[in-house]
Amino acid sequence: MFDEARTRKMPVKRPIYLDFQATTPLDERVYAAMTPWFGAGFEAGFGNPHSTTHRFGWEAAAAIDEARKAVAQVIAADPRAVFFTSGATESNNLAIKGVMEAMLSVKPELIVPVTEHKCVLESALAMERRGAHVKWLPVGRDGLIDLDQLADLITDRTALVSVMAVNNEIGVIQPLAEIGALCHRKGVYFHCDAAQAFGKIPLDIKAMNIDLLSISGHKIYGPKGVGAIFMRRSRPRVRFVPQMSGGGQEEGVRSGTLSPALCVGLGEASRVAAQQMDEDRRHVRRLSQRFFEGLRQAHPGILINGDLEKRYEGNLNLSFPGIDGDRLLSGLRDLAVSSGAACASATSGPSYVLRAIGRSRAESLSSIRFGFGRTTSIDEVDFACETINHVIDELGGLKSGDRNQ
Ligand SMILES: Cc1ncc(COP(=O)(O)O)c(C=O)c1O
Ligand code: FES
Repeated sequence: MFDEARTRKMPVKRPIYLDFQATTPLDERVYAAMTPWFGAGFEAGFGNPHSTTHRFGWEAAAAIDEARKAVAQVIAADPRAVFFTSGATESNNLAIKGVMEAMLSVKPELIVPVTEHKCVLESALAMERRGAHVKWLPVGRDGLIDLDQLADLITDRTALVSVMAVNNEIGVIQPLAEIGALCHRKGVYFHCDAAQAFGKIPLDIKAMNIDLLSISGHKIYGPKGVGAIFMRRSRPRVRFVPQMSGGGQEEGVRSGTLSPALCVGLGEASRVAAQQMDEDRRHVRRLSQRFFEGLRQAHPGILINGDLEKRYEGNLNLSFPGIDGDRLLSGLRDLAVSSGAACASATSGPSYVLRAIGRSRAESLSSIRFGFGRTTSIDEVDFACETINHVIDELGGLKSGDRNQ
């Protein structure tokens, strides 16, 4: 469906979607897998997957367990350690609040980089109000954490380190294996928010010593409103307190009736993502390189935010020095892009992630995140590049010299 030959021939339909970090369209294979499980009509798969006394329930439960296996396979986990949730926001809340609530009386410290997603920062702050001690870890100009700094912050009172895999605003990939090894050595749980990484870059919970990992369906061409959490069951078993009281579904980790359609959708999206991860990555790498070269040739002063090498290439966050971001965005009506996180797009003000990597307020306000995905075509990228170059010229060009990085 998404092969390049087809997408290249497509006329460039506007606005061009370049906001794949905010969300992705549902893959048709995922949609096809989901439809029997929406439960339309008495015949179809409407059973409650937690009903254990009849066929309707068993069938739904079996479909969910297949989906669980597909999710687990992407991160080389035991399917019994994967639990469905409503998305990465819930998984992150569960990981941070659940673990810290269990550990508060013995190990009240929690370490969080300042560039994490809002739902991680807010969960940490919520636990601080309940007596936890949050230690904020700075990042370098490349957006990456410093392992020595992290090691210095860990004490025998630290329960949890929570570091995201791929940053949603600037795309940098944190050194997960090294963080995991350090946490393992020090006897600290390692939680990883993998909302922007799962199915896009290789992840292995054993090799990376990850104890908890958060997953979102809608970032990988799956449905919105579903996600999962991996939680290690042995060596070491993660101690945590469930955050949803109820019927004890998902082995008590997360109460509430699961949606078979959403779970099957996440399962199929995971299967497809694992199967074509290399191909997808090569595609976005080629597109982002082409896009950036096209811009830089015309405007050498454009800055890339975040490390140039350790990144997921489907995310390219650029600063346009001397250009007002709002004016630039309003000139780019044919492009669906954003200046950062979707949940922050209603609020103005500079991005806290860009400020944390040392961009000035003005540079931060002149930044745009471009996201490329499985369905993006070369023609779309070329059109976007020409449009941006044109709008920059119309706004009087970049104001600083040829500084890059
Ligand atoms: C890094 C990161 N964490 C968490 C989330 C929240 O995920 P969800 O939309 O599934 O709740 C997002 C999505 O925007 C994200 O990019
Ligand atoms: S919830 Fe998606 S970017 Fe914030």
